[in-house]
Amino acid sequence: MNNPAEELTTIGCAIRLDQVCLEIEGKQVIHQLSLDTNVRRLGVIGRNGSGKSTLSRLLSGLIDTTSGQLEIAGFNPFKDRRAALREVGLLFQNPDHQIIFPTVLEELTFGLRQLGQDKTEAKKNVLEMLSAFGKEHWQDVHCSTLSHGQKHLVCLMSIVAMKPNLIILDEPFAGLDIPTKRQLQRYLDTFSGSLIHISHDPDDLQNYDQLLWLEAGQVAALGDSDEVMSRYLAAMHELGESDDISDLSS
Ligand SMILES: Nc1ncnc2c1ncn2[C@@H]1O[C@H](COP(=O)(O)OP(=O)(O)OP(=O)(O)O)[C@@H](O)[C@H]1O
Repeated sequence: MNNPAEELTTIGCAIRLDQVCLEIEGKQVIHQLSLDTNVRRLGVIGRNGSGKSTLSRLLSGLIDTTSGQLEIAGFNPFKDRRAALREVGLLFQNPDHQIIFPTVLEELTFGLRQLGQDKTEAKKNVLEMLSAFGKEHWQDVHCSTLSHGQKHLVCLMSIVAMKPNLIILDEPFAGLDIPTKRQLQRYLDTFSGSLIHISHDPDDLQNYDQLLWLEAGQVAALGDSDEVMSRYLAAMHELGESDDISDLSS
């Protein structure tokens, strides 16, 4: 039996999906999606509604497939919740869907307590994390008083504090100002684990090992970053010349 942590840190994140389907309220959101990839930096691109956020929820084990097989580093994240909690961190697109505690300290402490750290150890680690981002003064701040971008940063810090081997980022820079974005980008560049990064901004995914292009819940392309990005941008610019956006309502 493979040790999931070892497999993730040494050779990147092994992701295997075989004929995965997901139906929500009678609609096929993910359709016979098959993938086999194992890289440390995977970018995910695709149009609005193509299934990127849904895929991130499947990969982090928040939802189950309707059919098909899904494995991350040898385990199924929906069935093995303990492994998923330890190994995979998901940054939601909307921080209001992620934050559940009143203060920043409580929010960051929760994940560490879930991992089994006692109160003192968890608090020490949270304060170190806040200090690493120059936000020590945030510990008693009420999350509801923070701006959208500041909440996003709280969510990212709470994931990073848990030291997962894989972080899935769903539009992590949305709403962040330039210095904060650069700070996060620098941190992510040095992150030794694997990243799956969903973004609409090509600049965010420069130097990524591979890109996955999703289209209507299926793989449109998976491969070399530069090659997939240039095909994607050409297709999107061509579509952008058309005034017909009726497919967005599908
Ligand atoms: N809970 C839900 N109930 C009904 N439909 C859903 C639900 N979640 C997702 N969908 C549908 O699944 C499709 C894919 O949505 P998803 O959020 O994964 O797209 P996305 O690629 O992340 O889009 P965006 O780039 O706009 O964030 C959309 O058509 C969406 O309406």
